Amino acid sequence: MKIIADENMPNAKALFSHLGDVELVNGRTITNSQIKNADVLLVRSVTKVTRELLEGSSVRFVGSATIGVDHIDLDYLTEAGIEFSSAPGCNAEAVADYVFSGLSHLYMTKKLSWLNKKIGVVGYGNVGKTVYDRFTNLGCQVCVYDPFKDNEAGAANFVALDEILSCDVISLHAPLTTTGSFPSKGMIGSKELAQLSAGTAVISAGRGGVIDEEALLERHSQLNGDIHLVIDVWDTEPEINQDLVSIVDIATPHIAGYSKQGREKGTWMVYQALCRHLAISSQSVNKSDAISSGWLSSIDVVASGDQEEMLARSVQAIYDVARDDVRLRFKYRENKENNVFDWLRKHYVERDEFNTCAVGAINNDVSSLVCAVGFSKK
Ligand SMILES: NC(=O)c1ccc[n+]([C@@H]2O[C@H](COP(=O)([O-])OP(=O)(O)OC[C@H]3O[C@@H](n4cnc5c(N)ncnc54)[C@H](O)[C@@H]3O)[C@@H](O)[C@H]2O)c1
Ligand SMILES: O=C(O)[C@H](O)[C@H](O)COP(=O)(O)O
Repeated sequence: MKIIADENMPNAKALFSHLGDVELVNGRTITNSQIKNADVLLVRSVTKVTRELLEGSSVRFVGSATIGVDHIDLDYLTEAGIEFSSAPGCNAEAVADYVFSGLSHLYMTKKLSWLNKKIGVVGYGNVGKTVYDRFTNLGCQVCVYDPFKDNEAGAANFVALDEILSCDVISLHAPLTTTGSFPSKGMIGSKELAQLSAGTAVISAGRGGVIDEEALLERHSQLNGDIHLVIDVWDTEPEINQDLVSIVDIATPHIAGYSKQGREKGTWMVYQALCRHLAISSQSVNKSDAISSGWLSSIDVVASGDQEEMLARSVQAIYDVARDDVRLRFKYRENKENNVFDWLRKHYVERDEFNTCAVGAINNDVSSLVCAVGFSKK
């Protein structure tokens, strides 16, 4: 069996080699002729899996080690009888970590307070719910907009989009969709951005295209820059709007989900799905061997005082999002690589999830707060 896999899929050779010959390729540039004789295609979000790519090939299974599926023509796969599996939720914890690292950065650099403010989450899927639950456990006033879930009465504080736009912090986690009753493409456009007050913080770690970037630049100018922006996903990836980069607090190259464990979980979930498809036992590899533990197994928080600073210091011990922003700006300035965006992603200095680290604390209140942000209990 021939398996073609994106070279950026961690552990692909180790996990899949006992099932067939694994060839690693550049996911951004995969062509129809490269996969013609393949039985299995394993991708990440940068490969457009379309009729054009697959027609005439012998591929019977496509796996995407990602949460998002907007790069996959699901209708074509169904029509062609090709089985598909993604990795729902694999990096939800990683994205939630990114959100809290973004807020920690805003607090430590601008004293932007968020803990006692109104928080709005867009999208209540694996990521949105994880983010929502962390804010709730931190005692924040949080609401969520998800037009496909708001009949889950009692599950969360569902509100209309207008109410989200009045929040102090807005965290976007909708998938990119262009059809259906609530397409998300451009859903945060000039009309919506006009409703944001000065001082709002917006975190965009879902998909580029959900926010209208030109409208965002205009609103930033109308507010004289008094809006705080943490942007991970971009409308025209792998090219990105440098005007937008120049005004945001944090600009990262679509790496919110790039925790070491999140990426490994993605491969692991696709591996299990392929084993099911082939009716082969996945027992030859243990999950604990496929998913790494972290560098810091525990930390002790011995000071409290300012709760937001205490949270920020704990968060930044594991992941300070500013490192990825600095690296992005440096690489674009240096401009030595052909494709800076993909280079940054390929050479990502991986990070661990907060949950790989247990927290000890001077008292239960401190311990509860740090665990609420995603750490494990000691
Ligand atoms: N930046 C990153 O590295 C990164 C990592 C993981 C996921 N993502 C993106 O985040 C998205 C969400 O991830 P998830 O795991 O929660 O997906 P999910 O499929 O579990 O949930 C998506 C949720 O969004 C809701 N939704 C759909 N259209 C909406 C709209 N117009 N307005 C509000 N809500 C809407 C759905 O009802 C669903 O509840 C993914 O589709 C992916 O594109 C980005
Ligand atoms: O949808 C996802 O899971 C994320 O956006 C994913 O982390 C993107 O990473 P990529 O597949 O582009 O490497």
